[in-house]
Amino acid sequence: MSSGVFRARWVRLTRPPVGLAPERRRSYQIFIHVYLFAIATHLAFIPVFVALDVVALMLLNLTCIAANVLAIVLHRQGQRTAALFIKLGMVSALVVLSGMLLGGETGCEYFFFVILFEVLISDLAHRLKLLFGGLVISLILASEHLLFGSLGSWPYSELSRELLFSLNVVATFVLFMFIVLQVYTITEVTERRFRTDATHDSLTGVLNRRAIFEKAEGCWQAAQPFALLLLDADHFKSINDNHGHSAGDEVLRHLAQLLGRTLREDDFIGRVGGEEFLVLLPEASMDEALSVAGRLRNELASCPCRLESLALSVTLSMGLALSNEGDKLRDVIDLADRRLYLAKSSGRDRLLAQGGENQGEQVGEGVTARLLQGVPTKDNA
Ligand SMILES: Nc1nc2c(ncn2[C@@H]2O[C@H](COP(=O)(O)OP(=O)(O)OP(=O)(O)O)[C@@H](O)[C@H]2O)c(=O)[nH]1
Repeated sequence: MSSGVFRARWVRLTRPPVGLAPERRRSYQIFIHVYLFAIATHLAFIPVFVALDVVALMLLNLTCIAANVLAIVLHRQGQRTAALFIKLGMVSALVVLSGMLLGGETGCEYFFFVILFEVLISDLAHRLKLLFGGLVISLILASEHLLFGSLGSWPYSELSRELLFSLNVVATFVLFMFIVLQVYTITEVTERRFRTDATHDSLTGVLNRRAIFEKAEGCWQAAQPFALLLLDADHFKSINDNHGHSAGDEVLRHLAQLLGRTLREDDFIGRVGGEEFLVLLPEASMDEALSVAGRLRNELASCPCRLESLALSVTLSMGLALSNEGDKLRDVIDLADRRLYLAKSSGRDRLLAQGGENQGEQVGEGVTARLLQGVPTKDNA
């Protein structure tokens, strides 16, 4: 099997099934790896049991592999308690039988620690964890005092017993290490994904409304000057109506990508409404903000959103306000919003960076024309 095919299968197996509740995904990913590590360990023990020539252990070891495969299937179907019960039940039986047939001085009891650890990191209900944990501890005690060595004693040389002891110790520690690393890695990845989901818009990938306002609030609190550019796609409803909602979604994604390409690394973009974006330009002067808006218009004019045979052009109306134009952040945002509204009501496809100080203000032709002159377009840039 080529490495590409192997990787694709691995990803498919370890990816949580569609429909699995988000709070179960982390545990699913951890346990899929636990089952796979367990299968690898049982495979590694096949030659050991063959060398020892104990048929019962050989068969039970193979049954454990099958139990882990079954556990994967059950866990994927959401039956995680049954999966864990089968997996841990079989391995406990193997540990106990090994101890009974080979004696307790072979180190097989170390596997009880891994079993207990697996119970504790599972997402079973607390009382089930306590119940399973109690069972494992009882099994450890019963094995040590009653069961181990009851059916036989070590029939080989002392050296081979020490070798098996070392192998069991190494195997349990390696398993333990892999599981802990896996828990840590998957927890990190999951937390990162939750953080991204909580702060980003799922359609366009830019910041969501709350996150972009928090960024603006951060600049405001730090008394860092900034420009706010509020922009809205013109006649967006007609794109949805004429080409379908998914074409509209594609245009929004295209807009977000274009914004990302046009802005500096320190700037922030957020989607604050259906087809409305807020751009935060820290430390930007009026001239710099106008130049950003101009670049954006040029980019948009030269790169329409391409959908199969369609090229969907969209224009933007924009309202620009500087942080020093208000006493409160809310005032600056409202000013940018009023200027956007004026840009819309005065014909769309334009930027307003003046006016709108008074509620209900009408924009005059002169103001719009003057501001558009300030914005470099493809022709005059
Ligand atoms: N495809 C898509 N459409 C959306 C989304 N969010 C909002 N919309 C649509 O965006 C449209 C916005 O319409 P309007 O508020 O009338 O604005 P408009 O057609 O752009 O008109 P003006 O803003 O006045 O130029 C509505 O049809 C919404 O259904 C979205 O996530 N995806």
